[in-house]
Amino acid sequence: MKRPAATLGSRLRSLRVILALVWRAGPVLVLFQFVGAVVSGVWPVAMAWLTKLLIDRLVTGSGPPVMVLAVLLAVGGAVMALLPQLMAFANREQQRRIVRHTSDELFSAVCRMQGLARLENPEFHDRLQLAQHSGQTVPTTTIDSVLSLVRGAVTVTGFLGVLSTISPLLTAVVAAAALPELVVQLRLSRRHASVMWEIAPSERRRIFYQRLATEHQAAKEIRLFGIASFLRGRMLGELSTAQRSERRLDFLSIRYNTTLTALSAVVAGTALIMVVSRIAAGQAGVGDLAVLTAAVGGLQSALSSIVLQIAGFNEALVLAGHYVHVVTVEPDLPEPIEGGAVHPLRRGLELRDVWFRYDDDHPWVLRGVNLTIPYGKSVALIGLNGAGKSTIVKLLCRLYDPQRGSVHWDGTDLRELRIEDLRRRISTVFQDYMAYDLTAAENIAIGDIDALDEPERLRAAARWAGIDDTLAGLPHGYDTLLSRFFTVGPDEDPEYGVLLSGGQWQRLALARAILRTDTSDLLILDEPSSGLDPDAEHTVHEKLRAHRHGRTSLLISHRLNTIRGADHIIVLAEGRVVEQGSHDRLMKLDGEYARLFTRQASGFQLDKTDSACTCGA
Ligand SMILES: Nc1ncnc2c1ncn2[C@@H]1O[C@H](COP(=O)(O)OP(=O)(O)OP(=O)(O)O)[C@@H](O)[C@H]1O
Repeated sequence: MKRPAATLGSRLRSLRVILALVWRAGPVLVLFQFVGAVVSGVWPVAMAWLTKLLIDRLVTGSGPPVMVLAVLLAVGGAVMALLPQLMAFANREQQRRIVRHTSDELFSAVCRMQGLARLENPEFHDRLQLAQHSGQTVPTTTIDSVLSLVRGAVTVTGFLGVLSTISPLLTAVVAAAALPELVVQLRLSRRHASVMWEIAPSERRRIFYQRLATEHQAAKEIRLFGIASFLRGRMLGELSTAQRSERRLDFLSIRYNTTLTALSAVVAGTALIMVVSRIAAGQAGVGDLAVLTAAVGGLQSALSSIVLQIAGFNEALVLAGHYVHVVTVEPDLPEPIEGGAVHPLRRGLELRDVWFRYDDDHPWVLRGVNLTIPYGKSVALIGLNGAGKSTIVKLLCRLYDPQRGSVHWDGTDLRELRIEDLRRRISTVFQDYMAYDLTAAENIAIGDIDALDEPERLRAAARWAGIDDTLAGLPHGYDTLLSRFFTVGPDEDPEYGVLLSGGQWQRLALARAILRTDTSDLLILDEPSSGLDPDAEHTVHEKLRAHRHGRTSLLISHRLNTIRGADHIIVLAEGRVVEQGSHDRLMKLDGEYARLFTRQASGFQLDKTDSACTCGA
């Protein structure tokens, strides 16, 4: 997988975005942290200097009064003891606000992506994972780094000044020794950022296997098929892959850092020898030894901290590139800048020579499809598994754009319409509809969230789908949580949540779609009754027939008896329309539809004969 390039320009852009974010999250906190950093940067130098003055005063009797120096040292020490507590609180508060901002920005950015293609791209998910991680950590790292740099710069400047009064040569040696460290740490930081990118796919797979073990949906199969140890092996395998890369980086880091530590010990030792020799030669006072010890140690550790901060900062900016990419990425489906309002449907929808595949490397799923869903008519779409029926549904909802050809709403290409407006006019039961871990009322109101405060509308939709009695009979009626995953509700009652059966969920999904038909022009039903019992299926289809009458609808079903009453039936095979017309016309044609219909009908006939024979025996 190719690592996205982190150029200087991209890092500067990330820095701008992150600093703006930090400032928005809490300007007062930033200012407080800045002042605190300057004060704590000045203090070590001030303390060393005050100590030197105190020693000189005690030894030679010259300089400011002892009491003044002692009081300054004591007050400074007290402030410095308190400051870290306040700074730590400011940091944590800043972190909380940043997490809120970045969580909001990432959530909104992902929801702004109107199509599905990007969400089906593994590389995008790797970026998203790093964006989530860096969005929470980088702003804080950035502010920590900036503050540490300020603190370090103040300390370094002070010590350099102090040390240069004792020995300019020594000052130059200590300062120059920081350069190799800077080069090494920058290298390590870049390597660290690239390791994180390398291990992102393994990390996502590991999380996937780990989640499977705890997910309710997978629990039955995992237990029945006994695949827990298979999944555990996979999970640990991914973990090992990621840890191998991390370990290699650790070894590299140890090698570099050991060399750097040796270098700094040599510099400190050399400095000590130089000053002790000068004191012995009477060229320096005893107070100089105290200030030198503090200055060399303080300077080395301040320089080292600056270097580490620069390196950490560099790494954070490379990682922040993922966050910035996700929150600023171009829309995946272009929309008109002006206009694009969607008017109520008057003529119908049309696919004109539509060619579509899910990815450039994938085979064509639709190959030149032409079809019309006329206004006020019910259209049925049938075909074998994989023929491309659900794909057409997704194109009608503009979840993807076709590579060739176009989809039209009353003659206007969907690409010229505002997506949100378009979707407001469509109500759909997808084949893979969602069962949300929300209350029953909320699960229906997903179809039209404004109805959340209109219990009567929710109940009417539920009644239509034949699920009202079931929902009303739940422990907390419509407010019952349809999940065993959370303990919410009154008194955190663990019994608060219940689960529905597959068919009950399907009715609920229907209720959701029916709720939306109050405001939408097109009803799409992709296998709306596959999980219903025969009675329920019959009732639902009778209702749907009446509901669809005079409304524009598209029904997909493998149960051909449920679609024979449609105004128009379209048969899809291998991504092409191969037949279309009414049930009678298609039966007369004696083609694919007639073959499928006859086969299904004869199956029922045979079953009847069989059961008659059994009864007679
Ligand atoms: N998100 C996707 N990414 C890649 N390929 C996909 C995706 N969704 C569907 N396909 C492929 O597109 C083809 C058509 O799928 P589609 O779901 O449209 O078929 P269908 O006619 O609805 O089938 P079924 O009757 O089984 O529901 C299939 O070969 C499938 O593998």
